[in-house]
Amino acid sequence: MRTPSLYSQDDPISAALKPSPSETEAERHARLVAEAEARRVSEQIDEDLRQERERMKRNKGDVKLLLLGQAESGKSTLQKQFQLMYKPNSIDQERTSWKTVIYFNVVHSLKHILAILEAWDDSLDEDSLEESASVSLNKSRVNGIAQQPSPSTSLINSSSAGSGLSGSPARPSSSVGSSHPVNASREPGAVQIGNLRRRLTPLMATDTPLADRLSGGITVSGSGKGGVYVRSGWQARTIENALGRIKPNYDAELKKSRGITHDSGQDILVQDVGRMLTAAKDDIKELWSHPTVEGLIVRRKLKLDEWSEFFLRHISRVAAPDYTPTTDDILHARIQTMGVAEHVFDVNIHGKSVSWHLFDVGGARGQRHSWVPYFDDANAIIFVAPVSAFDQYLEEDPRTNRIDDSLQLFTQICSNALLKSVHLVLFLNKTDLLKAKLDTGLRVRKYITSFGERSNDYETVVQYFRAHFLQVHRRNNENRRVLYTHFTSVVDTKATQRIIGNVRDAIFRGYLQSAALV
Ligand SMILES: Nc1nc2c(ncn2[C@@H]2O[C@H](COP(=O)(O)OP(=O)(O)OP(=O)(O)O)[C@@H](O)[C@H]2O)c(=O)[nH]1
Ligand SMILES: [Mg+2]
Repeated sequence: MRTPSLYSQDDPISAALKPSPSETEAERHARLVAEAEARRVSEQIDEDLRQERERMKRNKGDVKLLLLGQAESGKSTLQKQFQLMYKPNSIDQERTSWKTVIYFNVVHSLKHILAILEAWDDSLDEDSLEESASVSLNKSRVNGIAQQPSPSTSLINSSSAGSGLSGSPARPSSSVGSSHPVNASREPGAVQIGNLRRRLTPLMATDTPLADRLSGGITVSGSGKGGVYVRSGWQARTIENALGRIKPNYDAELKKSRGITHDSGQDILVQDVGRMLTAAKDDIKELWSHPTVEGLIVRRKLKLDEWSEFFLRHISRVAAPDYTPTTDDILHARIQTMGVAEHVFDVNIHGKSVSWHLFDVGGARGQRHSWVPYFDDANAIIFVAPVSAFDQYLEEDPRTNRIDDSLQLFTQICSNALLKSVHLVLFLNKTDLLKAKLDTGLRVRKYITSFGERSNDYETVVQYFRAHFLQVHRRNNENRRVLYTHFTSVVDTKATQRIIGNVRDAIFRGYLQSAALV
């Protein structure tokens, strides 16, 4: 018996596939159509595989850059600067979504101020508050001031990975509602604040729908100050949400109640909040400049974040009926990153275009586990450490000083075996806020006792912090890689873009060497 050949007319498979001799014209037509479709699908699969191979080949040459650092360090703000530099049009497309974030930042800040005032309501010593406010009104306000520290207790003993600043004192438990005489709740100031609170109540009620709009209804436990976490691509989802395409929400219900059946493309929630802000503009200004509020800030009983202060200072503009966020507003807007958001830019250098994948991670402790899968093939890391945070403590763990946390995190990054050959860049960030704090007379040694009797001027302080980061790097540097450091304020576009240019060139030199192209 002959072995059937693949090409043989006697091959049983070919025989089985042969059209039947009794095939009708209609059957023949159907068969040809089916065969053409099968061919098309097969060719499509081949093409997809070819493109995937191409993409993998291309991606092999891409630069992968991770932005790492604790929450609020400035990673997403730095990412926005990359976006402004390499994809400026995309910021314009996102402008509307940022309006929702900024409105949320304003409403949330006001809610925080009113909550602190309420806690103090029964225990205000109005006279002393007004007195302390009046002597300090000329001073610039300090952002994010923490409570005064209790007598020094070291948070990190000097043996812990060699990273800690010995003697960063723990934050004392909140003194809000503590033992002040009950004598002022019926004072004129308290009555004024009571009236403001009443008038601002409807605006305060928009805090939750705005948060839902941004997060898509997802809440993350331990979100501290009640901020909102967003995932990659939130901008597009915010708009989808607004149009009621994702799930029934504030707008859908409002549209129904107003008898609107068509999709107007307008975000009713944001329009409503905008109208309420316009109506409440004078009340917000009055609250923001109220002596009691001023006094609480000066006495460090009211802690405001930098973005709260920025938007309240610009409230006339933000609450205007035709408000559109400026690029500076977008750089100051605050929203917490959840997981890892990838941004791709085509970076042109020496006539060669290379794709850069920027990975912007969530920096809160509960988010850090999601970083590791990205370590494997990272080319470079920018570690962002906010040096203005010497008087601040982690939201996630109020006993940990934020500079100590940054140093611990940096120790982990420097000693991680997967990262031993990455190009390492350190941004000592928020230098503008550090200067402002030092200018108001805030003393570093109150919070970091190891700072000792050194001079409290900006240069001494930043060099002191830099030395600690360099020490961590030296102690965890088996591969003798270089650490590039920059003092930054990533809300400053001109300065940051110049630094990004330097970082890009340095990374690219390493990239060319490792790709053996030079
Ligand atoms: N004044 C000033 N503000 C800054 C600077 N860097 C960041 N900010 C502000 O600090 C806030 C937090 O910055 P983000 O970039 O959101 O912080 P992040 O590191 O991405 O935080 P997570 O996403 O929670 O990890 C934003 O309101 C920024 O505008 C800076 O250098 N100076
Ligand atoms: Mg972020």
